[in-house]
Amino acid sequence: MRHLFLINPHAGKYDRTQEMREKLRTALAGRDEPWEAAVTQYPGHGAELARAAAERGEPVRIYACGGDGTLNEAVAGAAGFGNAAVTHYPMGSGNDFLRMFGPDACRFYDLRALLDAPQAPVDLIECNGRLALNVCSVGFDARIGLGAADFKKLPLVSGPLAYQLSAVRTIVQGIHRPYRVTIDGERLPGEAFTLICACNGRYYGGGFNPCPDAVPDDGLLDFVVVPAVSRLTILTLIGKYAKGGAGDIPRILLRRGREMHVACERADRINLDGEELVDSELSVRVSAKKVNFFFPEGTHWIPEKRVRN
Ligand SMILES: Nc1ncnc2c1ncn2[C@@H]1O[C@H](COP(=O)(O)OP(=O)(O)OP(=O)(O)O)[C@@H](O)[C@H]1O
Repeated sequence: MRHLFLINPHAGKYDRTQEMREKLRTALAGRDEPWEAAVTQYPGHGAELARAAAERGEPVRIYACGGDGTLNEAVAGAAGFGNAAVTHYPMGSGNDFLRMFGPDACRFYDLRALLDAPQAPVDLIECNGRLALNVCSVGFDARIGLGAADFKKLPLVSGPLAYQLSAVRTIVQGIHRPYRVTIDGERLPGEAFTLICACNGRYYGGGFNPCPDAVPDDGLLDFVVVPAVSRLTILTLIGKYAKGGAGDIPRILLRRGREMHVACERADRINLDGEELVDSELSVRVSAKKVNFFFPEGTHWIPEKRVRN
């Protein structure tokens, strides 16, 4: 078994490459298995490295050492390769996919436990030919989250301030837009929506919990659709939505299914695990059991609460 550690020097608050190299030397000391630490050099490099490793055909374990973007790249590169498996060593700002493991999430910091971890196939979200492990969304949330990058480029603007500025801009510009939404052939009522999410995981945006019941290996996606609402309504409901209460807000539509199509009036920012895609339509579908994921022995995501039908 080969082990490939993809270290993203741009994940989190500061470059932890050196610290990670030392941790790896300690954790792998005495193991008679080939391993490599590769530092990603540019966005997309992690996916290229993961794919090249998987294409060699031999068993390989790929560790995304970064945030959700690094995990997304590792997963995209390893998807469809039965000889490859991916995990997340959390070093990012949000590390949102792992939040669904609840108290077990901290066990992903244990490199030795990851080295011998069991694996299982999980689903992915396919959107316009790109892949996501966690959440794909378009609308208010995506414009705020992805728009924060525009403000981070400004001098003296830190991460939280960039989000706040992006939120203000999005609220001023208007929080809902015209979309036509179809899920598994059913056209949803309404011509304008605030946000539309396809969830395989449960958290995004640094801890927002749109879908507490999503299960990443059930062959289905959980769709959360917020119709056009006023700015005041958003301000009053956002706390409940963030804490996993979308199902208790009567106007929010929840569906579980396999496919969604969203037609936008114009090109819009689409969020794929926090990475950006710009397009005027989304063709989203579940790609069942598309990648192997490994997690420390005994860990599991929190069981869903809602009774499934
Ligand atoms: N050498 C590099 N230079 C610039 N960007 C890079 C480099 N390597 C990777 N990236 C990009 O860094 C971005 C951020 O990485 P990542 O999402 O893992 O960290 P984060 O944003 O801190 O964490 P999270 O998404 O969990 O909040 C990703 O879009 C990735 O493509």
